[in-house]
Amino acid sequence: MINQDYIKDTLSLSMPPERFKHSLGVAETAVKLAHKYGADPQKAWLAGILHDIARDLSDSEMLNRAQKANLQVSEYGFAMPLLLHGPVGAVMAREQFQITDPEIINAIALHTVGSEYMALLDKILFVADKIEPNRRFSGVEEIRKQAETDLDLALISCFDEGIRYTLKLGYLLHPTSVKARNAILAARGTFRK
Ligand SMILES: Nc1ncnc2c1ncn2[C@@H]1O[C@H](COP(=O)(O)OP(=O)(O)O)[C@@H](O)[C@H]1O
Repeated sequence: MINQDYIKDTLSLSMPPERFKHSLGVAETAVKLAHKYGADPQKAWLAGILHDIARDLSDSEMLNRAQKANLQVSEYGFAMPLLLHGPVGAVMAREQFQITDPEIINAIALHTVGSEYMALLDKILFVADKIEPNRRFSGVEEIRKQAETDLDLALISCFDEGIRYTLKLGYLLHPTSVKARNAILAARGTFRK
């Protein structure tokens, strides 16, 4: 039996306060989305509270852990180790809290750049990460509204936001986010949001 209080208390001591607050917001938002779209609320909470467990590792620690866990690190991961905090976080959730459920593990692993193949919990965590109550960016209210009725539309908007943000800062763009966005549009049978 997974002890949610134990996980919460442990993370509250090991994460920077703002990160912990964000994680709680993501967990609560993911639970609401799980109820709305028919996912398991307990899995949604666990994915939400744990998704950023590796977010504050240094670049060298991130790469070390990825290599120790035999994760495949692409050229993008080497160039921007922060992008590995999803897959490395999934490994840490397994090692530190014995989370073995593949739905939770995959959702944590995919929450930064997404995937062309996203299951319901993957989508819920991705959207919850962007719209939880502590998030403030222009357009967030619109995405919150979309998430009330159309999870895939909200997901596309989250990719739009992430891609725009990356381009605005002038960083290398991981192509998986673009492929993931295109895959959702294609699954909707359309080529326009
Ligand atoms: N496709 C991408 N290419 C490059 N950087 C990206 C891409 N998607 C997300 N990022 C960047 O990765 C960082 C972490 O993203 P994310 O996990 O969504 O944020 P947070 O940890 O704040 O929840 C952000 O700075 C974001 O801009």
